[in-house]
Parts: sequence; structure tokens; C-alpha cells
Amino acid sequence: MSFFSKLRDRLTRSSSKIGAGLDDIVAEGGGETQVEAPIAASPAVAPEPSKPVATPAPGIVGRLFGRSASDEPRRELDDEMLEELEEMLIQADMGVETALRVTANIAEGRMGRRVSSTELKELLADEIARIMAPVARPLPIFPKRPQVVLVVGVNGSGKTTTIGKLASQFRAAGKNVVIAAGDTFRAAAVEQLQVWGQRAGVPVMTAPEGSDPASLAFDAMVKAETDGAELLMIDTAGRLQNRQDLMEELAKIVRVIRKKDPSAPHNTLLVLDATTGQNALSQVETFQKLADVSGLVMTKLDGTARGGVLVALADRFGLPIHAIGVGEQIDDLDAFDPRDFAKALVGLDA
Ligand SMILES: Nc1nc2c(ncn2[C@@H]2O[C@H](COP(=O)(O)OP(=O)(O)OP(=O)(O)O)[C@@H](O)[C@H]2O)c(=O)[nH]1
Repeated sequence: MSFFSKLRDRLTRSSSKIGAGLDDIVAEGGGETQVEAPIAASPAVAPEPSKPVATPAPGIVGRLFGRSASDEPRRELDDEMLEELEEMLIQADMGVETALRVTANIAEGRMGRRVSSTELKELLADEIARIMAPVARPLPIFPKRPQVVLVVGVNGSGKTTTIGKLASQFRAAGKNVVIAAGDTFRAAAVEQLQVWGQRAGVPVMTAPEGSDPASLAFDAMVKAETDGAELLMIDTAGRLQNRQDLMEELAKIVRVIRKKDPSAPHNTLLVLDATTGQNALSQVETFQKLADVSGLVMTKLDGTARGGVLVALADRFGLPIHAIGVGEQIDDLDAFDPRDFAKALVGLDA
């Protein structure tokens, strides 16, 4: 199955919220069917070029009943409709600022036009893809050996799983990868990482239970260097933003890593759980202060109606989004593709 199909199938809770929300908005306005040329509406003076809306392909219902997209119910784009659109986007965790801007861009040059739900989905997908395009960047690979990737996040956000999945992909790409089990306080966490190491075919370095995670990180760097590893991925214990002691511990790990290599960690990945919705924004703020976050991975986009938060994150922080997770299996993580994500999020087919 292609990753887009997987994304499309598993993002359904978010996409049905947004997709069905758009259908409802159009239907609520009376939504009478009326044949009208679809809006090829580029605003007279567009701030940035946005893709003109081409005649959308008929949906499955349209194909079955021979109804073309231009026969779809339409609603006049007015202030009331825009308010409903804003409200729906906020409900979908896109955040107030982002929702307002997206809505304003959709409205630009199109007020008074009659739009169908499919057209609205296309317009929204275009806006989302435009916001997301600059942040869609795979994990950068540096010539430095070992490249140190520190993985941080709150409890249960999916750090260990993400490390396992990434390690497997880098291994498959021929990289010499080592994992360090930095959650030295939880034996179960170390065991879980070892299972992922086995699946990925990557060695996992551990330290005695209860030992200082910063010294494990240092030792792991020495060993990775001696062994000629190209990539060292360091797992860390999950920590809530309000636990000052644990946040200090993280800052110490970073300081000790820098003693060994001032240019390290070369990447600090913050793993975020999509189901936490708007809380992800405050997690980014806190971790950024302590650990100089260089990129994000968003997990658990399957099974949540809060996938819109990724748009808010991209819009607010502009941090690279390296990958997204849509399941618990080793191949349920892939590079972030803004166009695919935008289409899946609003419920459009490829
Ligand atoms: N559905 C789904 N579950 C996921 C995904 N990523 C991780 N999980 C699950 O989330 C749970 C927590 O994942 P972990 O990788 O253990 O999270 P962690 O951040 O290492 O946890 P701590 O070490 O306790 O902080 C596990 O049950 C994973 O299988 C995902 O993309 N989708």
C-alpha cells in the first residue's frame, strides 16, 4: 500500500471532521443544486499565487449517477459562511490565527461566488499545502560521524517507536546506525527499545538501571565513534513540560553531549503525539527553550480527529517536519509530504 493510501485511510477521523464539516457548511446555506461554471477564481491581486480551482473530477456518487461536480450543491461565499468555516477549522485544532488566515485567503477575490464542497476542499487543501510546503524536510544527513540525533518529547509521545522506525529506514538505506537507550530509569523502556533494535537490525547501547542518562549519552558517543557508526540515535525518558527536574536533566544531557562534540547534537527531534491537539504547541515552546529543537515528528495521526494541529504547528513555528507516524508498525512512518497530507486531511482523493 502506498503511504498516501495509508495516510488517506488512517487520517479518517481528522478528514471526516474537516471533510464532513465542509459538506455541512455548504449544505447549511441552502445548498441548492445549480449548474454553474466552477470558480476558476484567482483573486485580482493574489498575495501569492494559489492554484486556480480546476473542474474537480466527479466523486464516486457523481460517477455512479452521472452527476458532474458542477452539479454539486453550492453556497454563496459570504461572511456567515466564512465564520462557519473559521469555526470548523478551529474545532479541527488548526488554531485561531491559522484558521483566520486560511479563511481570509480562501475568501480573497471570491466573495459572492457560489462554491461547492469539492471546490472548498480543493481551496483548503491548496492553502494547507502552501503553509506546509516550507517545513516538509526529511531529516538532514551530515558528513559528521557519528551524526548525533537526540530524541525528546513528553511521556508516551512515540519516541521509542519513532527511533525504531527511523533506524530501520536508515539501516535499509545502508547506514551504520546505533541506538542509545537514554531512559535509564525504566527497565521496560530499555527492553522496548531493544525489541525495536532487533526489528531494525541495529545495536542498542544500554546502561545500568538508574545510571545518569547524560553519562550514557557520552559513552554512547565514544563507542559510536570507535565503531565508526554514521548515525547515533539517543532515546530519552519522556518528560512533561512542567517537571522542572526532568527538564534540567535534559539540558544536562545536551551539555554533556557538547563536551564530546561541540557541534552535537546535530539534530534534536521533538516527537509529538497528534492526539494531544493544541497542547503540542506548548510542548514545542518548552522543549525549544531547553533543547534547541531542530525538527518535529508527529505520531498517531491515525485514530485522532486533531490532525489539523500539524498545520497550526507549521504556521506558528516553521520548524521542519521530518516525518509523520500513522500506526504502530515499522513501516508506518514516512517523510512528510505537504500535498498528500493536505489532500488526506480534507478528505480528497489523490
Ligand atoms: N496508533 C499509533 N500508535 C503509535 C504511533 N507511534 C507510537 N505509537 C504507540 O504509542 C505508544 C507509546 O509509544 P512509545 O514509542 O513507547 O512512546 P515513548 O515516547 O517512547 O514513551 P515513554 O518512553 O514512556 O515516554 C506505544 O503503544 C506505541 O505503539 C503511531 O504513529 N500511531
